[in-house]
Amino acid sequence: MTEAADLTALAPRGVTLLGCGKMGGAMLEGWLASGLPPASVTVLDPNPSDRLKALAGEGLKLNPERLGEADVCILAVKPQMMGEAAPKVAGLAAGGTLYVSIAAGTPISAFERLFGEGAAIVRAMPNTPAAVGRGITALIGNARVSEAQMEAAETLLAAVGETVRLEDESQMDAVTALSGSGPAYVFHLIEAMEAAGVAAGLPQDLAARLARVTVQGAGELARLSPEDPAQLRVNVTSPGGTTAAALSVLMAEGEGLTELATRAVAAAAARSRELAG
Ligand SMILES: NC(=O)c1ccc[n+]([C@@H]2O[C@H](COP(=O)([O-])OP(=O)(O)OC[C@H]3O[C@@H](n4cnc5c(N)ncnc54)[C@H](O)[C@@H]3O)[C@@H](O)[C@H]2O)c1
Ligand code: PRO
Repeated sequence: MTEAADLTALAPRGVTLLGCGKMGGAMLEGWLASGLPPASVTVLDPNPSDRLKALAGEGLKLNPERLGEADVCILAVKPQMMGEAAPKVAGLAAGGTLYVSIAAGTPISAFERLFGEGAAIVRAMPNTPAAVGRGITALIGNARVSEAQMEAAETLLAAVGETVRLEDESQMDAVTALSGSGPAYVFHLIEAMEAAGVAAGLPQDLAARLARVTVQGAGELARLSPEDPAQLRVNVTSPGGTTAAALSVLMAEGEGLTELATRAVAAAAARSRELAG
C-alpha cells in the first residue's frame, strides 16, 4: 500500500461485505491489517472460508439474520450472482450506506435500479495483488456520492494498494481489461518464460525459478527506478547481443507483443461491455 490507510472513522457503523471470495477476502485482510476491528465487519457469504469462521470467533458478524447499519457496503460477488445477492443488502440504502461494487462489467445504473435512484454508489475495479497490499483500484461514483464518501471508499481500497479516480464510467471497461485482468497476463508471462526456458534446455524447476524471480525483480525495478520501462529495456539490451536477438521477435513490426497485448486487452474490454447486459 502507498500510505497507511486509517479506517478508524469507519469502525462505529462498520463495513458490510457481500461475497468474500478471492477479492473480497483480500480486501478484508487489508482492512483488518489497517486496524478495522473484526467486530466492525459484517460478511454475507453462503460459503464462508475457515478463515472467516475463525474471524467470527473474534467478533466479525458472519451471515447475521438481520443486518445492522453500515457506512459502506462492498459488493464482491460475481456479476452473474449480483441480481440474486444484492437484494440482501438493499435495505441498507435507507440508512445512507455507501455501496461500492467491484463487479466487472456491471454499470452503476444497474445498482441504481436495485437500490434506488437516491443511493450513493461507487463502482471500483481492484486487482488480486491486493492480497499482498500491492493492488491498484480505479474508482468512480454516481452523483449521490459525497466527497467524504468518495474518500471513505478510497481509504478502504488504499488498505490494499494504490487508488485512482476515473473521470468517466466509460473508462471502466478498459481499466478492467488493463489492471483488473492484468495480473493474469503477467502470470501467464511467467508460465510462458518457464516453458521457453524448458524448450531451451533447462530443467523445469530451474526454469520456473528463473522466470518467477526475473518477473518479480523487473517489476520491482520498474516500480523503484526513475527511468521509464523503455529505458529500462534499453539498459538490458547490448547492441548486437542476446536481448536484441530476442526483442527482434517480441517487437517485430505488426506481430510483436504490443499487437498481442492490444488484442488481448481489447477482447477483455469487449467482454466487460458484454457483462453490462
Ligand atoms: N478475481 C479478480 O481478479 C477480480 C478483480 C477485480 C474485480 N473482481 C470482481 O470481484 C467479484 C468477485 O470475484 P472473485 O474473484 O472474488 O470471485 P469468488 O468466486 O472468489 O468470490 C465470490 C464470492 O461470492 C460468494 N457468493 C456467491 N453467491 C453469493 C450470494 N448470493 N450472497 C453472498 N455471497 C455470495 C461466493 O461464495 C464467493 O465466496 C466479481 O464481481 C469480479 O468481477 C475480481
Ligand atoms: N477478474 C474478473 C474477470 O475475469 C474481473 C477482472 C479480473 O472477469
